[in-house]
Amino acid sequence: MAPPSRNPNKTESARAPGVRRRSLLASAAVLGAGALGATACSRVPTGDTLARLKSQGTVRLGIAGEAPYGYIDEKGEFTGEAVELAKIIFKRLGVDNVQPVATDFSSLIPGLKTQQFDVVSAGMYINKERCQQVIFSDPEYQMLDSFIVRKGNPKGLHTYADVVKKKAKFGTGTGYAEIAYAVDAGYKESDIVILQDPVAGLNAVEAGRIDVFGGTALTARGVVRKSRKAEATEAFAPLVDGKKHVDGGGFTFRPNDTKLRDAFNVEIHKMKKSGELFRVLKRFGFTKDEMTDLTAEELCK
Ligand SMILES: CC1=N[C@H](C(=O)O)[C@@H](O)CN1
Repeated sequence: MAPPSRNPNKTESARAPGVRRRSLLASAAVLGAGALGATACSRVPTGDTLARLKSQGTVRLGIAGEAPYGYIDEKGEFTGEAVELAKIIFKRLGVDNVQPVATDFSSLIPGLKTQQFDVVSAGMYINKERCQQVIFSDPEYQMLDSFIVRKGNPKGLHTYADVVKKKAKFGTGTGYAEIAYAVDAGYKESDIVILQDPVAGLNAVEAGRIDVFGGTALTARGVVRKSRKAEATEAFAPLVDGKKHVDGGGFTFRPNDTKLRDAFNVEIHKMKKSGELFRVLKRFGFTKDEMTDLTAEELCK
């Protein structure tokens, strides 16, 4: 797995304006072709997204520039566990091409709902709040949290309760589930420093603008890999309703796309059973402990 760049300028230019423009232009082209396809082929049922995608031959994936889930690697190519899984699964569903569309994490659900992409492919955690807006596949992985802190962890931060107790300056990514974990632990929401992505979080920790950045354990581990000033804390389970909580990340679909989601789930389950899913995720740093039998139904509760 290519580690994410630590150069904020490089990251910005690699993942935001140019790429987004290109993606949206390409998406517009895809949309045009799709609309034409749907008109030309009257047998594509209205509202049947899977049939439309098959007819177009391309599916647009919403990604959020976060390694190892969905990101642009050092060769400038879109990759990540969710992107690679999507490539395999959509091909098996009869859709040969994937077109990633990069955006902020907090824009993934709004972008999905406004048709900017067809599925969110960013390893998004499945939780009650999100399940009121969208539907999820069963999770392809389960995950704990970790903090990015300065080397040596000078404030001794290992949990959200520590962050509150030690009056540490807390930051996390825009739209991240970690916002709620900090607030549940007693951190004032308006005091949270919201950052664009984990690379921006690392930069903020290194520069001393924040003491700690909260993210998934794999995100934190990956992003500090080349840092001389920061490290990732040991993975831990955040508390939800006072109980230790294990998250699960899956693919996100529009509420009406149950047929597409169900077809996707069939393939995910086949890949879990055969061991193929782990073989794909292993390349991105996942371990056997992060494979899961959790279901979206359980995580939505
Ligand atoms: C893969 C991922 N999961 C968390 C979430 O879903 O909010 C955030 O940490 C952002 N990235």
